[in-house]
Amino acid sequence: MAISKAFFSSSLHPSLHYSPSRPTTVSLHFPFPFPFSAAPSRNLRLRCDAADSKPTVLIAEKLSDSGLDLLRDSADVDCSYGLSPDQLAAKIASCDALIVRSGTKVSREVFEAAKGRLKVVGRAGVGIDNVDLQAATEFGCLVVNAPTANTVAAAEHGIALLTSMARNVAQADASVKAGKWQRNKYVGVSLVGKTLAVMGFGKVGSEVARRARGLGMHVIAHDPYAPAERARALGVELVSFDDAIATADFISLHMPLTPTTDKMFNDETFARMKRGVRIINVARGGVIDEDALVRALDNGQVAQAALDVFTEEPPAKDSKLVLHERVIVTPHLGASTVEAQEGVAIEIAEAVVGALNGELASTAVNAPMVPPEVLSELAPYVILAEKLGRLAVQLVAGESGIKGAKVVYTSSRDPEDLDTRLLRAMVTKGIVEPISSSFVNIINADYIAKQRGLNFAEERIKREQNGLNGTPVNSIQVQIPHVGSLFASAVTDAGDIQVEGKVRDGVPHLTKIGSYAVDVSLEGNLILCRQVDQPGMIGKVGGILASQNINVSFMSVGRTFRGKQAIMAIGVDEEPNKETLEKIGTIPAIEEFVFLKL
Ligand SMILES: NC(=O)C1=CN([C@@H]2O[C@H](COP(=O)(O)OP(=O)(O)OC[C@H]3O[C@@H](n4cnc5c(N)ncnc54)[C@H](O)[C@@H]3O)[C@@H](O)[C@H]2O)C=CC1
Ligand SMILES: O=C(O)C(=O)COP(=O)(O)O
Repeated sequence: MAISKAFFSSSLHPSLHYSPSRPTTVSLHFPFPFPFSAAPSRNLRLRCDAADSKPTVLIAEKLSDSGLDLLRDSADVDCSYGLSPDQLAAKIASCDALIVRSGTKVSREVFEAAKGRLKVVGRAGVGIDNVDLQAATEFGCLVVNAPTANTVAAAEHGIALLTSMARNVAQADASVKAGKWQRNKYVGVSLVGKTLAVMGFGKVGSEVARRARGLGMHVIAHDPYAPAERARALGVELVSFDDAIATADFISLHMPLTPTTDKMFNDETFARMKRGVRIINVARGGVIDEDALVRALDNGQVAQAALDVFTEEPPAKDSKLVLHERVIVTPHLGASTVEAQEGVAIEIAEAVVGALNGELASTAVNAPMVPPEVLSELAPYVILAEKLGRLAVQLVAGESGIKGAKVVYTSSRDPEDLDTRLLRAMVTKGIVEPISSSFVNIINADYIAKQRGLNFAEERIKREQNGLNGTPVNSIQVQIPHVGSLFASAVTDAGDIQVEGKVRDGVPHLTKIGSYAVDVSLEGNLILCRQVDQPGMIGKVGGILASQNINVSFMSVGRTFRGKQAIMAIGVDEEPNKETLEKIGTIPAIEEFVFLKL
């Protein structure tokens, strides 16, 4: 039988040093640098490791003091408001995090100028249309927002605009201040009994609907993704887009600006509305074709509009829309209440500080969003998933082209009750990072994998297992199909590299390599040997390592049959040098071995 002896060491990609004794491994707080790269020069820990160096957070727009105070506890805070794009680009390379509101464009150029240092962009509000999410993802930068704290403020502003518009409050106020008394000119329309169409029945839309119902309005809503029960609970009827715009007396916009909603209200859709309709927009200016709205106002199709947001902010001083006498405007004030600004400042500061400390924010916009309770129970499995991916890919022979991988989970839960997005993302990161020259983290792992043409498949199998029922996952198996391996024993009869692991007492363990059962905790570095099953092998390998002062942290032997072949898995705290590894290779009974960094 041909004997293959090989070792593999990825010196480019140092391993994560996971310690089960760290409290971070079992709480929501992931072991650093999760979810960021393991490469020390590129991860967040770079800034936080050194006791004397705090991360730098650039605050590009006004943020309430409570948020600033929170940030100052753990970061150097640079409040530089009103930067030009060039000034922002110049500053960003020395910042670890950036916090903005809607007034700052965080473009691709900003991420390029950051030169890999910027790790988090915090949007102190909801809409993230001013952040180039694709660029953020490609550069592995986490984007978090503050999605809940300004909901009520935006809804209240929507209602303020609705009622002010209906009763000509703004125009009448200006007229009285100009010394006039025009009671006949400013006769309004009543709201009670009128139909309001809420377009976008999310957080703000629902709150507007609730308030409008209190004003005696008949409320309908259009939202392709909203659950009918939520609408029913508020006494709101969910209808099609066409029905909504055709039947409403008032239309209030609350959808995000996306490629689908861009200029969704245009000549054609205005023409299908009820003549004399009134429109309120506290969402984003871009959802309306503003020139078309001017035309619809001029020809009477739209009676009035109340706008808080504009395609370009601030709008041009001579904007026909802004100056139109049947239009009332506010300068993007939806979120501007004392309470909401306090709330978003705290919400975003907590998210940014958490991310800088290696926590996965539950308000992440470009990473798998997993509810905190799921995050908490998945924490040790997340580490297992990454390590299995990292281990599997290091077993691939250099010249073999990886086309992708399959992840198989066994769990006592029904497959649909198992949220594996985070685990899948971490397996992907584990596989992609050692074979990519790019900085890889959980944010951009999928993107980089796709760019390299790698496909990832998943299978969830329901299986009861004594002692493990109740835990979210029994085992995770990573298969890399149809590739050559540096360690032939890791290849199954089907020709796939296969590694499997479990979490025991909160610690990730490797439990299977190919078809060999082993049981080693996944920490430090790993030497895998296949040898003829005979006495004295552990002593021989242990002796060589001891002579080089290399501490063995664990050892496990799995064999097929007594006297046949055995797989020995040896955990080592230090990285053995080439000579030590070669010495192990000269032990006659050893048929093949591989050195892996976890
Ligand atoms: N003027 C201001 O100061 C503020 C403006 N906003 C804007 O309001 C928007 C909504 O905020 P939230 O309610 O907190 O967000 P949300 O995410 O809770 O709600 C947005 C809703 O729009 C729906 N939607 C998506 N595409 C749609 C489409 N094509 N047609 C109809 N509905 C669609 C979604 O399913 C979702 O239910 C934000 O995206 C933001 O742009 C939010 C806060 C303050
Ligand atoms: O939260 C949002 O989406 C808003 O539009 C609020 O914007 P602002 O933070 O006030 O610039």
